[in-house]
Amino acid sequence: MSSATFGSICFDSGCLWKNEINVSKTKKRNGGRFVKCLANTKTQKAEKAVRIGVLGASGYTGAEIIRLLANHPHFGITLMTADRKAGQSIGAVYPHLVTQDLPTLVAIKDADFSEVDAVFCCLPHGTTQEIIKSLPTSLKIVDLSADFRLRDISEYEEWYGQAHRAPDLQKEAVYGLTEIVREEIKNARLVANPGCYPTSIQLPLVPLIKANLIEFRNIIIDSKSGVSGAGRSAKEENLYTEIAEGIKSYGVTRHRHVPEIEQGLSDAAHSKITVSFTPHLIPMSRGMQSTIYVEMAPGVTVEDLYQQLKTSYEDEEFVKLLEKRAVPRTHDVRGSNYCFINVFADRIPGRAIIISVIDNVVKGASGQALQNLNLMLGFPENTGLLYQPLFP
Ligand SMILES: NC(=O)C1=CN([C@@H]2O[C@H](COP(=O)(O)OP(=O)(O)OC[C@H]3O[C@@H](n4cnc5c(N)ncnc54)[C@H](OP(=O)(O)O)[C@@H]3O)[C@@H](O)[C@H]2O)C=CC1
Ligand SMILES: CC(=O)N[C@@H](CCC(=O)OP(=O)(O)O)C(=O)O
Repeated sequence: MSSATFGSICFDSGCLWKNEINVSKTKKRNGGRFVKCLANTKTQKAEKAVRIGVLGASGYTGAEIIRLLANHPHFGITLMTADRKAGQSIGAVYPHLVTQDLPTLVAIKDADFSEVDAVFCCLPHGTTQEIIKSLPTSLKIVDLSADFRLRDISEYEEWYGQAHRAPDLQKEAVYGLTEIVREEIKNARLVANPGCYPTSIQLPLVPLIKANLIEFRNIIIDSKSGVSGAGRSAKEENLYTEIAEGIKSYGVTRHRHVPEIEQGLSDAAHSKITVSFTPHLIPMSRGMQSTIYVEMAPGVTVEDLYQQLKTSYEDEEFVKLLEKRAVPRTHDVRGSNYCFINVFADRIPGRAIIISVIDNVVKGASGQALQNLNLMLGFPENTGLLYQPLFP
């Protein structure tokens, strides 16, 4: 049975899971939902035991955290921040969330962290290092931005065009690709949640690289994303007229996710891997597909790749290898925390084609973030995440 100590409170996963933790008074904070505060007096149900702050709650990933937490038995939101939308209610910003009883959005400078145990940081990269640096060190943090993903800060500076503003915190940050580094995440205080493209790419490739089943050269990745991947703020290139009825490549030869993808694959290989990666924007609101072309190692067959992925992921809740020949579709993971994968023999001998799909806002962002915070606080990692995909 795992446990996590949080301030003076011990969250024992088995205990909380069975709703047997000691709980005393119930309070309503900031006009928000009811949050039960822990004390060592009597045993009651432990609903909403952990107080959550969502920084950037008016953005797409923040809104998705709020949607997911509505069904979380232990996490209750006590703080939500925004920038331009500070002062508004969540129902005004997102009518689909109007039925939730939540605090008003406040500017970060006005945020009171004394009522918060853990935060999801859903802010733009480039702004996040300074903000996280200023937060109380008692907080558990899952950062959805790219600001703490690259271990090498000179690489961050090269690809993000600005100096790293929290190098000491970078050393502490754990890269949160849950299925691959689960044990490290359990003990982390600050988790750098992976990018959506890197999630869809590393999940299928890491087990194959670790098992030396594919060549480390000539990996070609073609990825496609729904427009929500670009966030909610208005941008001319993301207008309906620019996106509808077409497809466009962007970041060609130099997308900022390249070093993140190469970092993860190189770790798996214990040697430097470089990849060709081209992302595309397609006219759908959410969803992501990565189609990956690889050379198999000498003597390796597609059946070997299939069996390796099957073994690696057979006990995983959220990563699913499909039946042979079934083609993964974004439709089938929409709104869920699943990653669906399959592998196919190319017509060219020795080559294989891997297809992986996720919902960019869920497994590619807020769902994986919640999976990580569950682990960091000693809860079963699927808590609040058992949403079935939305189809059609
Ligand atoms: N969308 C996706 O699929 C994915 C996104 N990510 C990453 O997650 C993070 C959030 O993304 P997303 O939700 O899409 O972004 P959005 O643009 O939709 O939201 C950004 C949020 O940050 C707030 N904000 C913007 N600038 C500042 C600032 N200077 N100070 C404080 N708050 C600020 C905004 O407030 P307001 O609206 O009030 O201006 C809003 O709440 C980003 O780093 C993104 O790259 C990661 C994986 C996938
Ligand atoms: C469609 C679109 O614009 N997608 C974003 C990636 C979203 C994501 O995962 O990004 P972060 O690294 O910012 O967290 C992009 O290409 O920059």
